[in-house]
Amino acid sequence: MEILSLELDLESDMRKNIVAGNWKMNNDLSETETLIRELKLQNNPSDVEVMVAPSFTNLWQAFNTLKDHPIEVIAQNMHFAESGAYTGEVSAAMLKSLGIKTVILGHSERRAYFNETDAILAKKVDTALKNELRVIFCFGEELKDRKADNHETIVENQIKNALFHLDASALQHIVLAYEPVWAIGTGETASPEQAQDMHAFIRKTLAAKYGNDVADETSILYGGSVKPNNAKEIFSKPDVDGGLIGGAALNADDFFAIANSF
Ligand SMILES: O=C(CO)COP(=O)(O)O
Repeated sequence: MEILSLELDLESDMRKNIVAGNWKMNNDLSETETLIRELKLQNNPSDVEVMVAPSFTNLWQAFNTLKDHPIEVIAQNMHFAESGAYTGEVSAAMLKSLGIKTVILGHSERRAYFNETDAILAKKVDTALKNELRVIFCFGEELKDRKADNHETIVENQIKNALFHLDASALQHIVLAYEPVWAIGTGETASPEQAQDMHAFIRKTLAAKYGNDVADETSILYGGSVKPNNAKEIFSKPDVDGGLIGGAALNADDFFAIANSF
């Protein structure tokens, strides 16, 4: 794939603490409004970027309701094409026109249930960046890969195949999210040590291609059964810069307990 080099009109995304709630296919409009009302009652931590990703149908309402609030509303997915005959899909330009600035790509549920391959994800990443959207790029191994002690190779390939055609300036607009598939929605988390080991490996993989400075400036989130009772220990690890939260993000108290766990 051609190297993607972009002089983006985006704020450079230096490494920071991030907690993002991925609401997946949960909550209708009134449930979304209720959850947002509850989120607005919480104390927003000053040193953490807090984000929520509602479904497409609730995005506009969520965006407007949180317009003057520090919680950023982000999208769960988008198509790689700029526009056209793709029934049921949503484009980067459509997200941008709402004011959305960040999109999640490569979630394991998209890979598993919607056949999103590394090649498709590389195209989605390019389209997102060309449209000046920041990307939270998800990847992670399955249980069989970890049992076979193959998890580092799988993760390295997922990153290389979808991201390594980017130059360093484009990579600055990517947040990485390591989500081991076996820990998503299962109640089973990677231990803080397993998370740290993988995050250090990811940073080393980035450093080998882009140098230490770029690797050190990249935010790497952990996702997979993060809850109020385990977030502090996971976030205390030096290479873990926050979390992508599923189930616990659907409850305002739990979500903010996690966001306040640094
Ligand atoms: O997939 C996830 C976030 O994107 C994690 O989900 P859970 O927190 O429900 O395990």
